[in-house]
Amino acid sequence: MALLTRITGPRDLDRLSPEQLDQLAAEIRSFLVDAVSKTGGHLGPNLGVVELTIALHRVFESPKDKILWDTGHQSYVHKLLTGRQDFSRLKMKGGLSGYPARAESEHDVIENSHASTVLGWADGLAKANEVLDRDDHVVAVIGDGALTGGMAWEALNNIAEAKDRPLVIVVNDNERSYAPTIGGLANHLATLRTTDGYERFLARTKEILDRTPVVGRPLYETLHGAKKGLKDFIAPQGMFEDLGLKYVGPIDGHDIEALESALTRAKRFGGPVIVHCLTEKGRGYQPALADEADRFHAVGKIHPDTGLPISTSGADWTGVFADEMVKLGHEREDVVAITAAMLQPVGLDKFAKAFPDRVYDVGIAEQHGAVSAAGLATGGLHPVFAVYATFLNRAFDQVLMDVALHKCGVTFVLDRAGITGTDGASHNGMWDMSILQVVPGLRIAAPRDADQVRAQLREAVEVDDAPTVVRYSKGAVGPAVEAVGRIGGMDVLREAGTDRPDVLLVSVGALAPMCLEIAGLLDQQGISTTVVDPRWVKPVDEAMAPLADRHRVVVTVEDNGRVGGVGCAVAQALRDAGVDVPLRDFGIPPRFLDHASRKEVMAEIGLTAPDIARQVTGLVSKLDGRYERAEVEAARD
Ligand SMILES: Cc1ncc(C[n+]2csc(CCOP(=O)(O)OP(=O)(O)O)c2C)c(N)n1
Ligand SMILES: CC(=O)[C@@H](O)[C@H](O)COP(=O)(O)O
Ligand SMILES: [Mg+2]
Repeated sequence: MALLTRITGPRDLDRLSPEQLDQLAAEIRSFLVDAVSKTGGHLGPNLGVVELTIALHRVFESPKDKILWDTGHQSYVHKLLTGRQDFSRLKMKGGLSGYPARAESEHDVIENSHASTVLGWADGLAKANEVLDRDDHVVAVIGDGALTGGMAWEALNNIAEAKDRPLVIVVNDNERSYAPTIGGLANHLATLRTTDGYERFLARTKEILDRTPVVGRPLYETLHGAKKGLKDFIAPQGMFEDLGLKYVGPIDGHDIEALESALTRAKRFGGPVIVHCLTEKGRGYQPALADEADRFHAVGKIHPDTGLPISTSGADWTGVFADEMVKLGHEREDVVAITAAMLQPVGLDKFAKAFPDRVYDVGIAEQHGAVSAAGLATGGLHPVFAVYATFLNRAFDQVLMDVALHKCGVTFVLDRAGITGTDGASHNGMWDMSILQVVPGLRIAAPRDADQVRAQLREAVEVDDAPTVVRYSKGAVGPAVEAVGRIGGMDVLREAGTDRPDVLLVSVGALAPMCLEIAGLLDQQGISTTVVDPRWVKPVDEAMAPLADRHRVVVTVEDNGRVGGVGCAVAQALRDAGVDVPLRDFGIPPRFLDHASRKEVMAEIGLTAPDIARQVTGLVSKLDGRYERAEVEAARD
């Protein structure tokens, strides 16, 4: 790493020769494979943007110029060139974030990692430059996948309007989201890719003319200057230019010189310009290139030589869903599936294999996915839209106004619900059960184990007159947690063993084992506890209020935001029923949580069995104290 270790900031790149830049690119690739194989992370996307990132940092002056990364999962090279080369704790507590992070560097601007927002950000920053009369540049890098998101097009519509407001949009076209990017836009990019466009014409001309240096170079410069007329003559540029945006490309995204030349021209253009760069996801790393499913989009720890995972975990929540969906598909012809560009991560790849005509990849378009699902349901099918919990946030209005208001039987399967941890604030699924509480008619299932995923998925798809939600965590699914009884629709996981128990512990989803542990700890303090799993947490089961009434305290524990979550819903249901029992709700505080493992985050926010048991013990003791005081006072009177 002779060169890489000497790069302390972008300006160190200025003094490198073309040969050294190529060497640096090779060093970066080898660094990435070595480092990310030890920690896990977004390997494929970063291997693809090595030359592009070098060129961007040579042409633009970050942090004065703002280089913005859509989603931000491809910002590792940017980190390496902006003074962050300790990747030993990537995505771990105290280590580098997996995305740009403002706390890490003045070179980082956006850190939310939900896709397709970068053009909106760029539009705003460019407008601010204009109003404040600054000559800084704004450069937005957006992938072909992120470009399928509607927000990107809303921004382009605005950006195209201001012909003299400088803004450089780099389309990082690697033809893939996870799987190959689909749709009309992807097809259009493919047309542009295969068009022997202006840039390639110039590159080829340069190659030929370079062989005759005396006349060659001046002639090349003249051709270069002819620009627009020549360009249109060689290749009509299609959609982007029709929208009113200057289009430069396609550029070989692994040729630093070509990239710099294109970016320099874009920088000088003085208006909105698109630089279309062709890159290869997983570039230079054979195991990634051989992985047709996702080109090592995001990996766990792997053997660097083979790319094979270091350890294979047992059954996970996604896998359970995946298998049950295939069974359902065989049983019911009306069941169809939707994914927003995440077929394999949400486990719909098996369904797609079995029923290729019954699965729809809508692109990174959660809003459209939800509305399209409403259409499918209205047309007589039962769509199952599998999506990460955090990404459903974007489609809230569509769930409310299109699916729920129209009483459509659509099942939303929310993967990665609850604390996911290592992907940081944006990827925790901690809002779904709060925002969805307000949707009339919608029902939410929070399965506690694999059996319940299977059972509740089946219950969900039986509902054809309202939206249903099945939400579960990331990663390995624990052993089955058996019910010892049933009250209403709720499973009793532990009986208190007395007629007037102290605590009713309401356990939500995957937290069942932890709740049983809490009950055990309370038992050691002489506090009797009933544990119930409501299974369907919205609406609150009718049996909840009478059951709560038989206890002295109600405690709810959920892997979701406390504000507006299941605890709030239960409290409201008790109030409505006139049941006056103290309730304490445990969940995630309304904070953006830094990246760390799930276990570390849970410990930090006090969502652990000992923490909760301690607080409940305190609460019960306080009640005992009050009760004893009341008894003494009553005796005195
Ligand atoms: C709103 C939203 N939906 C889904 C995702 C998950 N996701 C992360 S990266 C990605 C694919 C991005 O493809 P592209 O923009 O082409 O970037 P590449 O990885 O190919 O460089 C997806 C679907 C996300 N981050 N945000
Ligand atoms: C950037 C992004 O949104 C995804 O790539 C995400 O990081 C993947 O998360 P999982 O590893 O949980 O599938
Ligand atoms: Mg892509």
